[in-house]
Amino acid sequence: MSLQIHVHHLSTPATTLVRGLHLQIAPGTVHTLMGPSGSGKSSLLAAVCGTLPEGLRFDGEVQLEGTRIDTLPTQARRVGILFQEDLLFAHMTVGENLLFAVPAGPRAARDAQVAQALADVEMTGTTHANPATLSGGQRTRIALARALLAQPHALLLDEPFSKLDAALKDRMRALVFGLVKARNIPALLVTHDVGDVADAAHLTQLASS
Ligand SMILES: Nc1ncnc2c1ncn2[C@@H]1O[C@H](COP(=O)(O)OP(=O)(O)OP(=O)(O)O)[C@@H](O)[C@H]1O
Repeated sequence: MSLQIHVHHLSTPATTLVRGLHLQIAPGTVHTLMGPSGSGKSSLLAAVCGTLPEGLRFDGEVQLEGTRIDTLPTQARRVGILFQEDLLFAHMTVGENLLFAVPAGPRAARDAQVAQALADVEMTGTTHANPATLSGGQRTRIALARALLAQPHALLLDEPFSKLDAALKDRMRALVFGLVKARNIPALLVTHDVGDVADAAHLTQLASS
């Protein structure tokens, strides 16, 4: 089912960033979000996943699969997020980074989930690698695998491809859009790249605040 975001006001102490925005994102589709720097794109994602910093105020409602989630703690919302920085733990192997995202259970089953997640992002064979030895695109794919291992019911993407070169960006976009479709979850992608918009179901543009 869909992700619905209703923003009455999203504000800093100084100004209203977003007012009167209503998005409905169907499962299996990617909705793109564009807007000038400082217009509130990252803040909107933070409001949806529950990580809004102190000082910002969200007045609105978020529904996932027909249930209101903005009143729930972050971890109960079932919303995954992928940032421009991959935020992998440098002192852990790729496998350990991924295992971290798998809920408790028998180790063999958890290892199998990690192996499947690596296969999904075309990174089989990197379990024992140190993330620091991987390229930017490979690290992005590991971060995507980690986000998906938590079995999110919606995915938020905050410019995750912006540091990648053009060819890699196309490949990553195809991978992410394909996984969103295969998992049949709604996704919201913040981007500055018109190439992302062309492939997405819908576009919303925020105005400068
Ligand atoms: N904790 C905070 N307290 C006060 N103001 C904040 C806080 N966090 C962000 N802001 C302000 O909110 C505005 C929106 O920031 P946000 O990061 O959401 O914009 P953005 O559209 O994602 O920008 P960019 O494209 O540069 O990443 C900015 O003016 C920023 O300075």
